[in-house]
Amino acid sequence: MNQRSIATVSLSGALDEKLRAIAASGFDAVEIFENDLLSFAGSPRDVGQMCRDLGLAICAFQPFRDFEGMPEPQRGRNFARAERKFDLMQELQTDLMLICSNISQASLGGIDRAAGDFHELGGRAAARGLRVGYEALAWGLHVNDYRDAWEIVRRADHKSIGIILDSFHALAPAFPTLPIQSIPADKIFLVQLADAPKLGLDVLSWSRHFRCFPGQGDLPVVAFMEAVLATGYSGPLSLEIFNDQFRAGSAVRTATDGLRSLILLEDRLGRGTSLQPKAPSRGVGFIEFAVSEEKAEDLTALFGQLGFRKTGVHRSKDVERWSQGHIELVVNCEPDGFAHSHYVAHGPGVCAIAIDVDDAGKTMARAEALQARTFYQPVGPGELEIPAIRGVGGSLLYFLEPGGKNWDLDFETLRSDAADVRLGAVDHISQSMPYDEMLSWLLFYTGILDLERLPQIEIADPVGLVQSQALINGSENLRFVLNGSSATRTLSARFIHEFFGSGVQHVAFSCGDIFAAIAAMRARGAGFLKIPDNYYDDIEAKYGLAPETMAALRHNQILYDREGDGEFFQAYTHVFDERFFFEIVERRDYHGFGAANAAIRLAAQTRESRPLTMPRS
Ligand SMILES: O=C(O)c1ccc(O)c(O)c1
Ligand SMILES: [Mg+2]
Repeated sequence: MNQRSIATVSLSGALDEKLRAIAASGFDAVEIFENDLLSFAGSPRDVGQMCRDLGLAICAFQPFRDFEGMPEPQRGRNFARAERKFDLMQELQTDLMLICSNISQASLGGIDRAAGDFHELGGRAAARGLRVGYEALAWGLHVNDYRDAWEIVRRADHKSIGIILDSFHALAPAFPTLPIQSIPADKIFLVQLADAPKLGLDVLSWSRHFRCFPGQGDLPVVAFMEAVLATGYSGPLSLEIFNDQFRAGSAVRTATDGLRSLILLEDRLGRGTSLQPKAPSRGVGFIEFAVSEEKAEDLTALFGQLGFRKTGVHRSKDVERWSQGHIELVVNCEPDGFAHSHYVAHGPGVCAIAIDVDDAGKTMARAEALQARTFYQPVGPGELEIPAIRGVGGSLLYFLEPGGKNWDLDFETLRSDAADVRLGAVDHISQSMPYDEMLSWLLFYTGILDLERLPQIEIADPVGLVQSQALINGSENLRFVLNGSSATRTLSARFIHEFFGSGVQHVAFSCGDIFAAIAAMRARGAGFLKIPDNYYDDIEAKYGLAPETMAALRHNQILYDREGDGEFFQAYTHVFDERFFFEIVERRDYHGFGAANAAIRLAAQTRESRPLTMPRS
């Protein structure tokens, strides 16, 4: 197995904090980024010792810049500068220096000139038992392609000179990866890994701000790795991520995500031995709300208006079950236990989501191997223990087997009159989180469950942008939407502030006839978010819907979207207790989420929300 490594530039914090986070997450090695060392108040010897104490090998010291192809006198100075860095590397006790291709305007081209410089440097490195790896930066002045770097290394013809391959520099410019296979493994000194979203930026800005872990972006990192492994390379795989959110976020979270992404990559390459395959998911088993007794009354009144019926009371706890169609909602008012802690920390809200999966045991084993935090709660006599892990905002994700939960075990079933069932299933669950956590939860969900991501979109809240990332399983019965905003006053950001952390901001229920469903809900006293006339005038102009349909949309405050021949209808409840809300949707051969309507909805909710301005004294 290749050593698992990460470059210190990938994480936030001071060098010692980075190293502790890297070791704690289970990496074998690090690349010490020079700036992290220069800004650290400890000697290279101390840093080397710290790494050894933490059980981390130092697989490279980097980067050494603008070395090859310089005219004199810079050329001579560069060799002297390299010797100084060799001293430093010996104090650190690492044997590999990374040199990235020259970007200096003063540098001279010529493949043999560069090869000659490396041959000479190889001699100096060998004299000290050190090695030098050459990496083509995608924006290098004369060398920006790994194939040219390899030709220089080949011509340098020195055992202490090899190539360093970085997936970003090969994949961002869309260079073919097949030629990697013809590089001898012993000439590949290091492999650096990074993914990135497709953005259409210049490659330098793209690389310095938007790299992400393999699996979080759009580059074919797996194909790159297949070519690398075909050579027989068995050295370290080192994550090297320049990312603005990672620089700002938690070092421990980023390091854990990094390791998780490496495990997932090894698994995709057929080299992971420990991971259980993903168990197919089958939808949402139940959603549990943690509330106080008082709020429970308001919440269940709203459930009643939406057509839910109380179908069970817990045999020993202050917990109720509310159902409609295939939707199960649990209202937990227990004065202790997990739900209560969640209520104390966040106020009323969703404290747990149960996912139906084909095999709960395998899903748990996979989650544990990916370092998810497992959760066990003492169960009462006769109660079923449901395996769970910690999800967004400290909430729980339960995994339920086919057949779902045996409600009769811990709930006394209530029978009631014939129901007016309008809602069928949970359509999607939307969770708000700080913007810099979005990539982390993306990897969490797509790594553990069989969820795929849709392209990330941007939604205009009246006071800032919100990023929205939808995740969906193959049978389209499990959908999550992750929302993050770095603007401070958006509804998404206010939710996080007022909810004291990330969490479920809304749940959407699907139905077969939204007009009948909304009419029935209104008849029971439900109110819906008021949508402006301007919106309907635009829909009328855009789609030429029948006048009766237009009238019914306007009358019921239903939003409309179209995707090819598919149609989408959606309506929103008012916000419950300034926290979360419900959406009613009807899909007709439609697979999106009504992105075109999101800004209309956010503006309407902002109008209905408590003003942000400070009261006048
Ligand atoms: O952005 C850079 O300068 C830089 C430095 C070293 C690397 O290995 C790299 O991939 C990029
Ligand atoms: Mg690199």
